[in-house]
Amino acid sequence: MFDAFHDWRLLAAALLVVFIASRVIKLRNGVIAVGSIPGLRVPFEQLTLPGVVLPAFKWNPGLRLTWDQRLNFYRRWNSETVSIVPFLVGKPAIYTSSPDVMRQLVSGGPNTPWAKPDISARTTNAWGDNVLSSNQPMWRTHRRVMGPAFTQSATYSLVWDSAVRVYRDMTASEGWDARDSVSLPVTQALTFKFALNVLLISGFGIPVSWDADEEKAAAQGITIQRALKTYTDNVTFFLFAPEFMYKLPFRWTRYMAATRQFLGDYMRNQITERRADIRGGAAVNKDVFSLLVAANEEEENVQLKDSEVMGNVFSLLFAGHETTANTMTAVLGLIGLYPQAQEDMYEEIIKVVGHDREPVFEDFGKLPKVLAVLYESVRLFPSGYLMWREALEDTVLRIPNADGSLQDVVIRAGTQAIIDVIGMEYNPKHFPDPYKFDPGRWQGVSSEADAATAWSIGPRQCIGRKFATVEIVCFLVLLVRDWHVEPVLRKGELAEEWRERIMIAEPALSLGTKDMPVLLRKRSRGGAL
Ligand code: HEM
Repeated sequence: MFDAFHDWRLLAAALLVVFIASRVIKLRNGVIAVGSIPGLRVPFEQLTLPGVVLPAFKWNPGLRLTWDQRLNFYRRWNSETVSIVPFLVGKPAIYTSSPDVMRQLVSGGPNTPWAKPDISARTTNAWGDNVLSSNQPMWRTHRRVMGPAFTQSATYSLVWDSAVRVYRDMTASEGWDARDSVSLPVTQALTFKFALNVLLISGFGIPVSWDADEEKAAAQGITIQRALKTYTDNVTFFLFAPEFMYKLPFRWTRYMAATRQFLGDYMRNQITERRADIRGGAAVNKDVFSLLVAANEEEENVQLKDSEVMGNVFSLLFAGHETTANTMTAVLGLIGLYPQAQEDMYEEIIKVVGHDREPVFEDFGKLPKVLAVLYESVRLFPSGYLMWREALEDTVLRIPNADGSLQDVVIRAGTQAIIDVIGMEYNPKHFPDPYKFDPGRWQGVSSEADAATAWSIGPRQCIGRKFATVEIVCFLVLLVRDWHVEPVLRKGELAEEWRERIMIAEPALSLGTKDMPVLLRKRSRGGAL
């Protein structure tokens, strides 16, 4: 006869059987969804809350997977495209390091079955729908209205001039001009501020200064420079925090709420003012924000709402600040490690710009060695390290096999596709000896070539690619002309050991490295130290 205890045990056993059966079915359906592409079978997919929050171990690949496994993940299955199928939490996903598969996923035509998933869109449209988060057909409108700001050479001339201005402001404020060496214990502190200031001047049309007195600003209440700095310093909070957190009675959360309110009011007023100026016949400023408002005024089909204009302006901060700053940091680390590449850049800079004059935008196209160093650094540290898509319907992907033949694979609706940019940039088929820092591989590659896949390709490729390239090239011209960059090594440490210790990727919203200590040593006129 069954007593209550036995009943309970029976029920628990039955529930366990149902649970296990449901997980087996989930796994089986997942394998079918990814077209039986081989790969990992794990409890959580890496882009789920437990996948991100729990420590990485054999069964939880975690966010670091694509960096830690960059040299052997795809080799294990002898394919450029593999799958990760979770049996507890998350959707089945394919991961690809193949530029050919990427091309199919990001082609972005009006009938594309591949869309940015809701979750990735929701996180970036806190201010309003925008080019970064939207899908067809609205994406096309955003991109069309954003277009003029990113196709005019006047924009890039302004980016270049802003970079010169910020650099001069920085060296004067930091007292570099009177010093023979400058130690940067955390290079990121400099690059993040530099990239933010250039973006505020040429992207937002907001004049900012390097030594804006934080304390004085605090006494004045919130200023736009301070609010935008608070925003970029706490971007993860602003993107992910649920509404109730802004209402918590803590000083910090109250400050976050006040900053958000300030930024919203400021931007709405700016849109109204800039629109009134344009309607009144005033000349349009050349910053991206003003050009965006002007293009929206001229839009004949679907005009963007004010919230969408605001969403697009903020998408520049989200997509353009950390990515650029992390890339600048990686470049400094790499040229510190590889002095020959730095000397080649120096010689080119002196040949083109010389010692005495200020570099001008016309110099940009004459510096292939500087550009090559930048491209090689973005390859080794692609700050936009994942591109995320989801199949809206059952669809066929054409996947290259190891022997070069092609295989058509049916991918089911709801399956995720992750373009693993790190995997692609370390793919030996496309970049032989991928771990090697070799700017020579970019010799003769133009600043807009598709070969630089770290910016994506096709109609949905990074709209800010030239913005970042112009800014970083200008920064390098100014810095390397005056200073020799060196890694700060521990006693007895070799350069390669420094690379292993410091140049480890830190994947977050974008891909950074560990806090990077470098030393700048002033060059004499002839370039000698
Ligand atoms: C080194 C710096 C940068 C890198 C490596 C980078 C990389 C990328 C990548 C890979 C994408 C494609 C994302 C996807 O399709 O899922 C992208 C898109 C985008 N980037 Fe960048 N980016 C950089 C700098 C910038 C800058 C400076 C801006 C703005 C000033 C910017 C604005 C955007 C925008 C708005 C998009 C969305 C474009 C669209 O979907 O049509 N990026 N970026």
